[in-house]
Amino acid sequence: MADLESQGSDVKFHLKQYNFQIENVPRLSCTDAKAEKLISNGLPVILTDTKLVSSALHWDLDYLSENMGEGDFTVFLSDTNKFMYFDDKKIENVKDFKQPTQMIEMKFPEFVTRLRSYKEGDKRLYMQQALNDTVGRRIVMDFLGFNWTWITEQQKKNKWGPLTSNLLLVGMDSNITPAHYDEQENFFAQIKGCKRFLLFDPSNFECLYPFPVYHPHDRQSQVDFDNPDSLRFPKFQDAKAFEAIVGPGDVLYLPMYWWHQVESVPGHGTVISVNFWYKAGPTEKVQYPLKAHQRVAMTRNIEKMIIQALNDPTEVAPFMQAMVLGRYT
Ligand SMILES: CCC[C@@H](CC(=O)O)C(=O)C(=O)O
Ligand SMILES: [Zn+2]
Repeated sequence: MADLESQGSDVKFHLKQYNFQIENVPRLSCTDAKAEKLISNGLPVILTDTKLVSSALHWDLDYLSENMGEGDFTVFLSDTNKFMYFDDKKIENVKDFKQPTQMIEMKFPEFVTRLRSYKEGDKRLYMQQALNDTVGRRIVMDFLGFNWTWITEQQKKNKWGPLTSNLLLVGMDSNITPAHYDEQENFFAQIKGCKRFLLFDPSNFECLYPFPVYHPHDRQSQVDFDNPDSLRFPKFQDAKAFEAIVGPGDVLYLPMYWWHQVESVPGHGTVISVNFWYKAGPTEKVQYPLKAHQRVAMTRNIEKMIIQALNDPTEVAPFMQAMVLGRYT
C-alpha cells in the first residue's frame, strides 16, 4: 500500500506517543510461508497482497451514500474521540453506569451529511454496522467480489469456526476505539484512510486490567491510555505493545483474545474498514502449561459462574477476596 510508505514520517508524526514498549507487527505477503506460520500460531501479521477487499477499494462516502440502500445503520455519537464499547444488557449490573457513547440509527445519506457538517465541539460520529441484505445491488456485487477463496482457505487451514459477521466501519479521522479484546478471530481489512493498531498479547491481561465480566465494559481495559492511573494500575507501564499501521488494501490478522486499541490516523479524512470475525474452532487437546488466552477464557468462566451463583454483582469481590486473601496469598 503506497501512500503509507511515501508518507511514513507524516503518519508516524501524527501518532500519539505512549510510555510502554512498542515493537512492529511484521508486514508480509500472504504467499510468504512466514505469514502462514504466524497465523497458524495465533500471532498478528499485516498481509499486503491478499486482494481480500480489492473490489471495495473504490468505496467512498458518495459511492456508499448512493449504494448502501434504504436501511437504517448503527452510528455511535461521542463527546470525545473515544468510542468505548458497552453491552447494554449489562447496564443494570452497575449502579449509575454512564454510557460513554449514544447509539442512533440513521440512513447513510444522513450520516454523510452529519459527517460533512461536523465542526469542532459537535459530537463525533462512528458508523459500526454489520453488512446485511438491506444494502444496494452494487454493494452486494462488491461484497461478492471479496477474495472469498483466500479467506475461506485460511478459515479451513486454521480450523476456525464459521464467519459470524462483517462489520462495516466508517469513521472520522482521529476516532479511537479504546483497548479491548474480542473472543473471535479477526481478519481486519482496511479500505480507505489509515488505522494504527496497538496490539498486546493475551498475557498482558494483568497489565491492562479489564473490567469485571458482569460490567457493561466487559472485555475493555479500565486504563485510560491518555492518562493512566499508576496507583490503581501499576502494571500498565509493563505492557508490551506491537504496532500495526494499515492502509488501503492491507489486511491485519488480529488473533482472538489479543488486546487492541485502534486509532484512525489523523489527516487522512474518512476512514473505512471491513472486519471479518470468525468463531474459534473446536479446542484441541489441552496441553500444559495452558496458553495465555486459555487462562483468560478460564478466568471468564470462573467469574461468570461466581456471578451466577451469587446472583448479586456486589457480592463477587468480597467472595473472591475471602476465598483468596490470607489463604492463597
Ligand atoms: C467495533 C469494532 C471496531 C474495531 C476497531 C476499529 O476499527 O475502530 C475492532 O475493535 C475490531 O474489529 O475488533
Ligand atoms: Zn475489537
